[in-house]
Amino acid sequence: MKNILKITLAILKPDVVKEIRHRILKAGFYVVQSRSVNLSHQQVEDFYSEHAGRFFHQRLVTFMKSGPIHVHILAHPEAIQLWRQIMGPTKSFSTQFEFPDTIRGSYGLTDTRNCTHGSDSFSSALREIKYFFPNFSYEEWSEKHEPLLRKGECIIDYSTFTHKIK
Ligand SMILES: Nc1ncnc2c1ncn2[C@@H]1O[C@H](COP(=O)(O)OP(=O)(O)OP(=O)(O)O)[C@@H](O)[C@H]1O
Repeated sequence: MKNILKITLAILKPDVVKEIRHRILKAGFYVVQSRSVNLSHQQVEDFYSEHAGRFFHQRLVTFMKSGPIHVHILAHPEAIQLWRQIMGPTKSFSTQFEFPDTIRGSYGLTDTRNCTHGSDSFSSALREIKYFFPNFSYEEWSEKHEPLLRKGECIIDYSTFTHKIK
């Protein structure tokens, strides 16, 4: 029996989608839920409230509301760490040289326009998932869907970019 699946929240920021979806599947993630959303100024302010007052805050807000973002609940035994590893470090400028094969190393344009977000802990993931998927119940998913995904009883639906239980 494979290891229990854990979950993270991934955001594909406005500058990348198709290539990143390919990397998500290639890494062995299950896509639990997906949605695309255009964030309002206030929503970006709320999501990144911990960065209020930082020198990059205004450019982060302007960037994040500049187009649709794609938000995913991803499942994998090492969901948090694996997604952060695939993204690479926050700062794209140095990451281009230090970790060129990561998402941010490959496609990041600046330290702010860095393609993706990933939760930094399980508690952050639950909080962030609630922000974007208020009806998602982690307890219910763990009980009903996680065991089926772990057994591989699912198929990727490209039109919604989610794994459907068979
Ligand atoms: N020094 C910086 N200069 C410019 N932009 C920055 C800087 N630090 C962070 N940012 C922007 O703010 C976002 C949130 O910063 P945070 O420190 O939470 O980084 P992170 O955890 O790697 O990124 P994320 O939370 O998006 O996964 C970053 O993804 C980036 O877009």
